[in-house]
Amino acid sequence: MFQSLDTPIFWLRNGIIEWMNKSAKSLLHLDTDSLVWEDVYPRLPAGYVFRLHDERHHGSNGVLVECVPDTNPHLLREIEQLRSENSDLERILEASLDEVFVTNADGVTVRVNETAEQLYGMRRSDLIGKSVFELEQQGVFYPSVISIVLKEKRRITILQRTSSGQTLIATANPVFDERGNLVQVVSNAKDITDVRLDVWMAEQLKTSTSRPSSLNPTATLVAESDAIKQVLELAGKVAGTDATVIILGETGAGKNRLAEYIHEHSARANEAFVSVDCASIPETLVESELFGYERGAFTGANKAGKKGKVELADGGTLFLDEIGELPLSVQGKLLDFVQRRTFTRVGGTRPSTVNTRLIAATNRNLEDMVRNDTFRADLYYRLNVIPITVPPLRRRTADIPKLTHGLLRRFAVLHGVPEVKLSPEAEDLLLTYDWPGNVRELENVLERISITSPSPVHHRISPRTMYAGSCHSTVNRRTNGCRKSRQSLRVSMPPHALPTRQGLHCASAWTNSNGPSSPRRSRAIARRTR
Ligand SMILES: Nc1ncnc2c1ncn2[C@@H]1O[C@H](COP(=O)(O)OP(=O)(O)OP(=O)(O)O)[C@@H](O)[C@H]1O
Repeated sequence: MFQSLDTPIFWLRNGIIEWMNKSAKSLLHLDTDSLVWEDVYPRLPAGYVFRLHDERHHGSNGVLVECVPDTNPHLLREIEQLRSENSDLERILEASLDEVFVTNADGVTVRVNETAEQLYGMRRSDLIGKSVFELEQQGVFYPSVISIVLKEKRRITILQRTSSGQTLIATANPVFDERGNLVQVVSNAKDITDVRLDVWMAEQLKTSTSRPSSLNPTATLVAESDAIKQVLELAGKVAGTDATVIILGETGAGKNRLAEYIHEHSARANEAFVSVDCASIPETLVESELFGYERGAFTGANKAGKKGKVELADGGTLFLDEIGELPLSVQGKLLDFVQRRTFTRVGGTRPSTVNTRLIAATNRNLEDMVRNDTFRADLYYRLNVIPITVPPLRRRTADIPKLTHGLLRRFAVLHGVPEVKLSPEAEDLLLTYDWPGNVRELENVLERISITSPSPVHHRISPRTMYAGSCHSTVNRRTNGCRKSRQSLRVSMPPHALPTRQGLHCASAWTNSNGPSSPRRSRAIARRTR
């Protein structure tokens, strides 16, 4: 009779289990009767208790033992509490205006909230059970932050697009078990379609609960103006993450310097900062410069092969300057690298993976380039995770006095000349000029003055000096900014850019000294600056 019962029971006499039914054997993982009670006792699974009944069986006394789920009030309370916490959690997830999306280690969707249903225009039942790779392929969202996290096994933040054209900022976190195996990925996305990203970033900074930065954001850069202070504050925050950053801004505004700043203030500061000027490498060499080559890959190649910049930046930061100049043919290869941090050397067959943080910069409008099919949209979205715009110098004139004094001191030491002191008029001129070549142009002007000034005190600056300082001094030919100075010079001195207060005086001085007042003169300048 007892054998057919579903309740696990056994008969215990004198400390020995004389028989047990099938349910008890299966619950206790035993396949024999006649066992010592002490050996069986520890096998009882959690959540069960023994219920003992004194009985007489075949004329002898013993104990009939039932294994029953524990209904003690304490345990019941705990189960109840867990249930209620679970439903609280459920309610919080459902009430969240941000999308919550959870997959298992294979990228199969196991849980989504209502916002996810709305964002992707799909019912929960249609999302659950589908893999993110499949959903990405169908264009439900693109690119999939979860598929990147599954490969890279680290927290990633990217911009995603949905099939209905919304833009989401999505962060996904890998979840590991106690043995370090990835078991789940939890992602959270926010719809920022109608939000200006820079404004959103500023908001994030205000409300951020992340640990306050111990950095002194003004330690290595002049940052007197509110505009540049805000930029450095944002840079200080993103320095603490591995997120890809794209730095936008006019030529000479300080994009390179900001990239170095982010690296210097990141956990990778003691590793390499490898900078690549995408504009200066011939198209045919870009790929081997970036990814390296195996020995004998092509004629003229180093016999032993060569590491590319991405490999040199392993553990550190790779800075891709002038990314907008990268040929389309290389953009596709870079996309692979940006997505998975894997690359294959030219002439090689085995892909390698590196741990490199990526920062890119450009003074081009990449969105326009995407529209004109000169920049790949998928690469653009992968790079455009944290855009930071460096404001032009004319929008942060509060920086000019400190920059000027620092530079005049630096050039005096560099060239072994007395430090030039500017006249008040000259200082005013620096403040009112519109600096199309930005800080680099200011550097060029001040270096020129430092070297050529006949007297170190109360030096006056004429627009001609500024023009000459922008490009034609021998000093500038030696600086790495020479190419860039020439570019900026073409727009550097239109008469309307002259300062208002000294406009008349300067404009006439300019004309008298054969300034760019006539079309012929303008053409002459254009020829000289090419
Ligand atoms: N805030 C600053 N304080 C001090 N120096 C600065 C600052 N910003 C820029 N500079 C200096 O100005 C020069 C030009 O800066 P940088 O090369 O970073 O500009 P860029 O925007 O990258 O130019 P490009 O677009 O032409 O590559 C550098 O010598 C840099 O050190």
